[in-house]
Amino acid sequence: MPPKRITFITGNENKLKEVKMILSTGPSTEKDETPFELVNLPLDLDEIQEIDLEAIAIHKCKQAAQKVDKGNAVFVEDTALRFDAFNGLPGAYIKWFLKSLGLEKIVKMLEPYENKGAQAVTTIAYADENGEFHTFQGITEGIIVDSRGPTDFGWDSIFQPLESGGKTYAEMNKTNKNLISHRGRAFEKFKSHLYNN
Ligand SMILES: O=P(O)(O)OP(=O)(O)OP(=O)(O)OC[C@H]1O[C@@H](n2cnc3c(O)ncnc32)[C@H](O)[C@@H]1O
Ligand SMILES: [Mg+2]
Repeated sequence: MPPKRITFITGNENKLKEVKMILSTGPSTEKDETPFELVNLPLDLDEIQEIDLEAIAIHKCKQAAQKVDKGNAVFVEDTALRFDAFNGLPGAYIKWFLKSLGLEKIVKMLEPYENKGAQAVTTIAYADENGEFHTFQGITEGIIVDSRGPTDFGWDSIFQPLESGGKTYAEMNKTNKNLISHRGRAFEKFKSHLYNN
């Protein structure tokens, strides 16, 4: 049987690179060949105004399902950065904060607060070949720090995970980032689902 085709809709090349790398191997418990072929459609889908990250991802995935032929599996992911001091904001709005303010001002926003805690969250929404929706989420706890390391991917250089031995995401190599990242964790769950269904 030919491998199942799964379409990932994202307009973000850095994200795509990480996802390809993560999905190129089986879940940690298995060593099989990947039983699916990953296809990318680089579209920018609408993201609704919501605090509920699953609702945003599902809404995105419903549009995604309309971009592929019926009977084809498709998924999207949405990544949020939640500040403890702001009760979870910017959350899914981090993209617009980044665009308008840039890294330095985002770090400055937290200056008055002692609590620099933040959560990176990836929420995957998957529409399977029967049109059923599934969600998978991965969370990594960390702190917001002054920018260190390359600044080519989003807020990687200002997020220091608690488990990285003091490195920001940007200072880690991709293999190590994926092992503990919000995205790595979400896709580990997604992979288990794909391998078991
Ligand atoms: O087409 P989509 O997949 O939506 O791609 P996007 O770039 O719009 O991505 P999001 O809507 O998920 O917005 C997340 C924002 O956070 C950034 N981002 C996502 N994952 C990241 C990661 O692992 N490290 C640093 N920044 C990240 C990304 O560049 C965006 O500015
Ligand atoms: Mg987006």
